[in-house]
Amino acid sequence: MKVCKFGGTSVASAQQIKKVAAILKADPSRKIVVVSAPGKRFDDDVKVTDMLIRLSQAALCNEDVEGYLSEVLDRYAQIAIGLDLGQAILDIIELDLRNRLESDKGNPGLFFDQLKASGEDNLAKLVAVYLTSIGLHAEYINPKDAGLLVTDFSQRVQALPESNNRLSALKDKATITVFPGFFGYTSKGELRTFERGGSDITGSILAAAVKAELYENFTDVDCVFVANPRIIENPEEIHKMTYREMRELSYAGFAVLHDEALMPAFKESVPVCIKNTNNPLAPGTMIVAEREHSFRPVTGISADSGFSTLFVSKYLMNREIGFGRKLLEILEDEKISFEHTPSGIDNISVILRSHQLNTEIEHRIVHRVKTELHADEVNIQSNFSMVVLVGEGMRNATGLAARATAAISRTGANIEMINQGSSEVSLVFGVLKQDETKILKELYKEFFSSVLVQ
Ligand SMILES: Nc1ncnc2c1ncn2[C@@H]1O[C@H](COP(=O)(O)OP(=O)(O)O)[C@@H](O)[C@H]1O
Ligand SMILES: N[C@@H](CC(=O)OP(=O)(O)O)C(=O)O
Repeated sequence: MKVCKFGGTSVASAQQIKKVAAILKADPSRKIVVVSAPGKRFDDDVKVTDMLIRLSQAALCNEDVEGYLSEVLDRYAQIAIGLDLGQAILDIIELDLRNRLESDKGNPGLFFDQLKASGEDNLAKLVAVYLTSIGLHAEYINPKDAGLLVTDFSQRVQALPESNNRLSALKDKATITVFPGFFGYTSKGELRTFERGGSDITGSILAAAVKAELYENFTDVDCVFVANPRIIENPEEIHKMTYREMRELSYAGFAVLHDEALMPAFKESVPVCIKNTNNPLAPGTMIVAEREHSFRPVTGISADSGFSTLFVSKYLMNREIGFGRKLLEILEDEKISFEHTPSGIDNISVILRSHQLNTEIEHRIVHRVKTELHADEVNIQSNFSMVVLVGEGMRNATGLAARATAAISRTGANIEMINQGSSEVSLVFGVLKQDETKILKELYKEFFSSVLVQ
């Protein structure tokens, strides 16, 4: 049995959903289908999830919601008309959205999540109706009924291990299961969404639970490329890579798969294949536990912005017992996670995702580090990017860091931070955001050969 996830671009219109149906018809082992909410049909289009976010914000501010609501309903209506579906499914969707809008706003987080999740939930219902209308035996299933349990509000949303047993029952169904991505329910029965892009996670959870032979993740590119195709023209294709490589690459900018989507599949040794809904016969990229050695040490290069650095220096920091713990405790008090901690004998930098900070939090952190840890210098700088070289073969390659730093120096950019994880599967460079693209291009030139644009 295969679990297939179709991303927002794959279900953005009636025409795309017809391609999904053809893909399912072509292989009867595709028995579990996870769908996202309708995504972008063209570059400037708006994803339904973003429309729903606007709608819920307006509702929470007690503004008039009718305009925002009809924008969402219109997307579904266009799809239903294009698939020759009657009015009944549109009535179901409208009633569902109005019920969500009328639900209690006393817990704004829950209200917000309930509206956001309706994008996938209502599309799953519509897709099941469509598949049935063309003669496939398909059934919509709600994550609550299926038993997709997730952590509670105080924590980051993750599937609970007990979900596995309940979800495994899906493998016994004779029909095609159409399952909405992006959300689950707490043990108290409250809906919670994963992070943006989280339908990938749902697909992986289901693939692990039913011990699928394959988790196919359908998107709008033929495969994973060695670098972002929006920056490098015709980048080289990756045919096979390891879970570890994909995890490192999706951590920093490979938007093609959510970085949390690998662990469930990895734990159950379910291989993952990235495929194109618009070209399903292309073999795609296989993500597996091991791959044969390639002559090339670097498998891919990714880059992502939105990082800040907390820099702390104090004379004799290296001799002070507990300094690092106390520093990280201050961040913990602010509920901030950190990414990297490169350090010297008298200084340490803590690299953070900037979205966790604001001026007030920054002031509090700087003040506490100065007064409680008696640091000589403390500052927080934003606008950093991480450029990451990833490859299983890097472990055995000599001179690789020298090649990378030489390439970066050719761009005239300064390297603010270097970090090589102890697994040696990745090499991370902290750089200024303004230098990110030129560095990515120069590293691509150094480690891969192709024609460059821009
Ligand atoms: N290295 C890469 N290889 C392939 N695609 C990439 C890469 N880096 C970024 N992308 C982008 O990821 C996009 C697919 O991810 P996403 O937009 O989340 O798709 P979906 O709507 O199917 O979930 C591609 O259109 C591509 O622009
Ligand atoms: N619809 C959600 C979840 C998701 O996974 O979407 P996509 O498959 O389009 O990345 C989002 O926009 O974040």
